[in-house]
Amino acid sequence: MAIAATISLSVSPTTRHSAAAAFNPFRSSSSTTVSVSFSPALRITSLRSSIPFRNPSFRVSATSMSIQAPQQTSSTSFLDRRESGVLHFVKYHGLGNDFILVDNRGSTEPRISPEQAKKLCDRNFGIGADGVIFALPGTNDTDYTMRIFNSDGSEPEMCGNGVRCFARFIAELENLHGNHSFKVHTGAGLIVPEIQGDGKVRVDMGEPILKAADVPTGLPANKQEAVVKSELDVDGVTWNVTCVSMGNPHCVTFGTIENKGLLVDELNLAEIGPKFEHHVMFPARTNTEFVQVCSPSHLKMRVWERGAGATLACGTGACATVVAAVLEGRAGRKCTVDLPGGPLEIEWREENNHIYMTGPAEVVFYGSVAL
Ligand SMILES: N[C@@H](CCC[C@H](N)C(=O)O)C(=O)O
Repeated sequence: MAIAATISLSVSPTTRHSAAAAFNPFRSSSSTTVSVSFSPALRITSLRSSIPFRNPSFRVSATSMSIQAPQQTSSTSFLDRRESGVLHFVKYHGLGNDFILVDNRGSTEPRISPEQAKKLCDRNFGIGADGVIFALPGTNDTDYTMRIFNSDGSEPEMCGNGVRCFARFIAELENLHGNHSFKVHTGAGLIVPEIQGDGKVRVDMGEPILKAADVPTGLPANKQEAVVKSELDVDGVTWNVTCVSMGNPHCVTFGTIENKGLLVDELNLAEIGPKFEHHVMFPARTNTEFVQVCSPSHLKMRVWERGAGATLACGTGACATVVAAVLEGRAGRKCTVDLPGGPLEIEWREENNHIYMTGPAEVVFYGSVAL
């Protein structure tokens, strides 16, 4: 059960602005209140730090904040609200890879533009997220369509952590409890997430794409049609890379030609990541996974995501990593992949060539923005 609270805020010098005004990244508003719902995991006291009052024209006195007339509501009734000009959302995360989830079942076009998504994802001037995910009507015999905008406004084909959050979001919208699976249409084709009894989500991520031109990469294929442990020059340093698409492109590296193995905690991701992302050999840009082998069933990885930068986890990246580790003979088909935000269980099944990913998806908070 979530708690809804109406709050009013005093601001100086003398004007009274609303939380909605401060919270609206698109335009100002003259209304005086905003409703905020909190997941059970968050306490009311976290309110002060959860609203991004960074606009220097607002001087918010935290001590003047008061909570009025708290009332009980359910997350379902919160999400059912349909005021025009207001976007209700739920923020979710999968191992710290965080997303703004939007109920878009009423339309086949996303309710906000890529530019608006970019603003909402801003961690200082917006809600803060790695992407915005839309739950749209299904197509081609599927239950739903998932679309996503990265935090830079670009649209990727797929998102592994996102599709786990998507499944939990759908269960919440449809008031479903217990085990459920959904057929989800994505830019990577059919993806099937299944909510398990323990609340984790196991996803049939389909088959990896290895053909160089389809990843896509300009690196020449060296193992049938695939690019496996090939040399890639990045700013004068030669890295060994394996290229895998999970619908979206990934470049997986276990290190340079010189080193014996990466120590991923020592990498300067912010410096090296963008050089891979925009490398001329990746015409659609790329996500890059830097991987340390702890054992044949335990990998540790850090990721630089296309369109989002360093994130705490990447589901498609963890899948691509296991595929690359198998192709390079470094690991078996069933691995735990440790990411900065926590572990994912990945299996690349020999019988059907499908990859299965299991991990958590959690609500962070509920909120509304004026559009
Ligand atoms: N974090 C995601 C991947 C999101 C898309 C990616 N940034 C891209 O542009 O391909 C995941 O969990 O898979």
